[in-house]
Amino acid sequence: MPREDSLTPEGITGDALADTLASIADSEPLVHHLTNEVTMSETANVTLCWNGLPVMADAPAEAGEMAAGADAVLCNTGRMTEEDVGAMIAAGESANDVGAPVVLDPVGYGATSFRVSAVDRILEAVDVAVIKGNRGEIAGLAGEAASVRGVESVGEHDSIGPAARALADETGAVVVASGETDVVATAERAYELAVGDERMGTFVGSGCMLGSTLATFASTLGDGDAPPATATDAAILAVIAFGFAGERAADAPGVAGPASYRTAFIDAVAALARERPTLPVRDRIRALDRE
Ligand SMILES: Nc1ncnc2c1ncn2[C@@H]1O[C@H](COP(=O)(O)OP(=O)(O)O)[C@@H](O)[C@H]1O
Ligand SMILES: Cc1ncsc1CCOP(=O)(O)O
Repeated sequence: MPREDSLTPEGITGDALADTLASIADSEPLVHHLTNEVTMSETANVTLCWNGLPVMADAPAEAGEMAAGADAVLCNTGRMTEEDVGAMIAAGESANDVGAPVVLDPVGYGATSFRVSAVDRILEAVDVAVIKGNRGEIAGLAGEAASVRGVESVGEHDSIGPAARALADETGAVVVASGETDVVATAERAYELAVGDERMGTFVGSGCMLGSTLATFASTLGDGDAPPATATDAAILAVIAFGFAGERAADAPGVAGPASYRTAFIDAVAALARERPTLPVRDRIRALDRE
């Protein structure tokens, strides 16, 4: 795997990851989810296993009020109604008012015109810190031809680095495009992270759990001098920690297929959050060439 250490952000170290896990454990951030019911249990559990405190409150009557007391808000568009779009905007605006980061997971962006309009309206109303999608969703949001089938990414997406940077430039958010390797981009720079295991793609919910993980890690921003220093660092550390959990689960005894792998994956998240090992994070990241 190619490495360009000099281009790796300074804040991306094994110690920074261990310190970030410690900050999460200390603060037990309240992570408010407006998300789909297909994977709600997985997202609640992965948040708890990172030592966050999940809450799911999407009723329009309470979404904004809950967000005002949250440390991060996640808006996942996997299964929403028009009413849910209003609740996501209310929660996002409330989070913006109190300075809590908002993570947007535009599940299925490009599959239907309703999803496109809903995500576009959320992005117009809310200042989003991180946008996370699979490669098809991110390419679609960046204005390329829609390349999703339902909620799945289809196609090659060879130019995902430039597309992610363009989307970051347009929105001001850090952009995460998931896949066999993950890309984290700002307007200036895109990084490819080679971490994870192919079994992460064999069960429903790993993408949504990555959104919860990004929100949990982003909640620690601004905790004094402790890492992560920036939303980009928080996103990179979150993606790498998530991928390391995927690798650890692949080595777990008794994994016989997708269901036991999913269980082993959640156990691996809890083990990493408890043990906080110093992991070789810099070995997994390379800066992508500007194209
Ligand atoms: N073949 C793979 N190798 C390594 N990691 C993978 C692979 N497929 C998916 N992942 C990981 O699974 C998570 C979900 O990614 P993805 O499958 O792209 O999302 P979605 O479920 O939203 O389509 C990401 O952390 C990604 O890195
Ligand atoms: C299948 C499905 N349909 C609407 S939401 C959803 C879950 C998507 O989960 P993930 O993208 O995390 O696999």
